[in-house]
This record gives sequence, structure tokens and C-alpha cells, in this order.
Amino acid sequence: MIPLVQIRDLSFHFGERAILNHIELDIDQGTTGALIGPNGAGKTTLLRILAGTLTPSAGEVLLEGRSFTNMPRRERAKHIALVPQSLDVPFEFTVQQIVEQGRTPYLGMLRGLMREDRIAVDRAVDLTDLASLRHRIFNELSGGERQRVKIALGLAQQPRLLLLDEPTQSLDIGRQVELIDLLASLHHEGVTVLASIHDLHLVPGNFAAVHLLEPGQPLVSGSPEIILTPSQLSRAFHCTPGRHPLLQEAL
Ligand SMILES: Nc1ncnc2c1ncn2[C@@H]1O[C@H](COP(=O)(O)OP(=O)(O)OP(=O)(O)O)[C@@H](O)[C@H]1O
Repeated sequence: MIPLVQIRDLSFHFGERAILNHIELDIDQGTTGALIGPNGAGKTTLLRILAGTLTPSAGEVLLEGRSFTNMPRRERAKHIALVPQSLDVPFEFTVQQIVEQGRTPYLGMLRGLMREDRIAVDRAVDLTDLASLRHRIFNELSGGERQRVKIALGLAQQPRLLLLDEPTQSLDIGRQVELIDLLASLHHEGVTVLASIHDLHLVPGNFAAVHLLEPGQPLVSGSPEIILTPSQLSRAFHCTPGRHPLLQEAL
């Protein structure tokens, strides 16, 4: 079966600086992947390329074998949604209004929200347990509450691939577990998930595949048992073995 997404020999430069070099990656339909790597390795950059908000300098991204780069932006947004690290909301938008923005790719010039749009928004609100916050102002929410709103916004797009950029950032441990449970329920609904993540202890048991990105290096992919070894992590994160609990024994 053809992978949902294929990244082929992809490189990316910011000006003269090479950030991603010759990246190869297949993402199979219905899988959950964790994208890990040290600060500055290019995880956000890779997610943004996958979401279509950055264009690769070389190589290509294929969605079910079709060029993703040449697909109209609106069409791309129906397949792949990115939950960013932060969301700047300049006005006093409510949670409901923000989540409704996820329907933008489906709206025509003269077409407001239709029944199917409201169903998708309600479903996203339910999955992220936001019903009680629906009428609150986004900018007045806590970091953890905002995180759930960003995810609901992505879910309202009804993507086949949901990308999340450090989704556990600013979540307490209870909310981290809720997030992991939410990703598991999305997985059961057939949504493919790729999340960049620094909390490596959350990876085993919750993500089937791990993709390790080091600056300027090819992406290394495998199961958590293969990738999350003390020797591999201490090399990738430039940390002496034994100096961090995660580097003392396999996760
Ligand atoms: N707009 C930009 N212009 C120039 N360089 C940039 C720009 N955005 C990011 N970079 C650089 O690209 C590199 C990769 O950044 P990126 O945010 O993708 O890394 P990351 O792996 O997500 O890091 P972190 O774990 O710290 O979030 C970094 O060195 C960063 O400074």
C-alpha cells in the first residue's frame, strides 16, 4: 500500500544555512510517530514543510503519490493540519470562533458555516473537552487550555495527517496524559499523527515509530526500542551518558 506521505531527498536552507539535508521519510496511513531531536535540529521546519507553509529547497513531499508542493493551499489543508507551538490571536476571539477557523479550507467565497462544518467543529470541541470553555476569550486561557484549543482548531480541519509541534509543552502531567489519550483516540479513528516531542518518556507505548533528527543529518526512523537507546540519545543530544535519567537505561 502506498504511504500516506512520502518525503523524498528533501533539503531546506534558511538563506545560506542548511537546516535539513537529504531527508527521507514514509508515513503510513493510521500510524503514530514521534519526531525527536535536539533544539534547532529542524523539527518545526520539517513539520512546516509537511504542512505546506514552507517550500523545500530541494526534494519533494508526496501525498498518496501526488506532489503535495503543487497542490493548491486550500486543498492541502483538507489533508494535513499543523498544530503550531504558539498561536497569536490579535483580537478577542472566543474559543468557538477560533475552532471555526479550522473550516476555512471548506468554505467558498459566499458560503458561511454549513451543517457539516458545525458538526466538525462540535466534534473537535468534544474530543478536546472544550465545551465548557467555548465562550471564553482565547487570550485569557491558561497555556494548557490554549494547547487544547489549538488541537481542536487542527481537528476541525478534519485532516488525515495531524502534525503537532511540541503538544505537551506547558501541560501538567495530568494534561499530558489526557493529550496522549486524545492522540490514541484519534489514532483509533484512523487519523495519522506525527508529533514533535521533547518529553521522551512519553514516547514508548504511545508512539509506534520514532524519527530522530539531528542537525544536518539524515532522519533515522525505527521503533522506540531501536531509537531510544542511551548511546543513541547521548550522541544525538550531546549529553554524557549517565548525566540524565533518560540516558541511564533504555526507556
Ligand atoms: N525564519 C528563520 N530564519 C532563519 N533561520 C531560522 C528561521 N526559523 C528557524 N531558523 C533556524 O533553523 C534551525 C531549525 O529551527 P527549528 O525551529 O526547525 O528547530 P527545532 O528542532 O524545532 O528546535 P526546537 O526543539 O528548539 O523547537 C534553527 O537553527 C533556527 O535558528
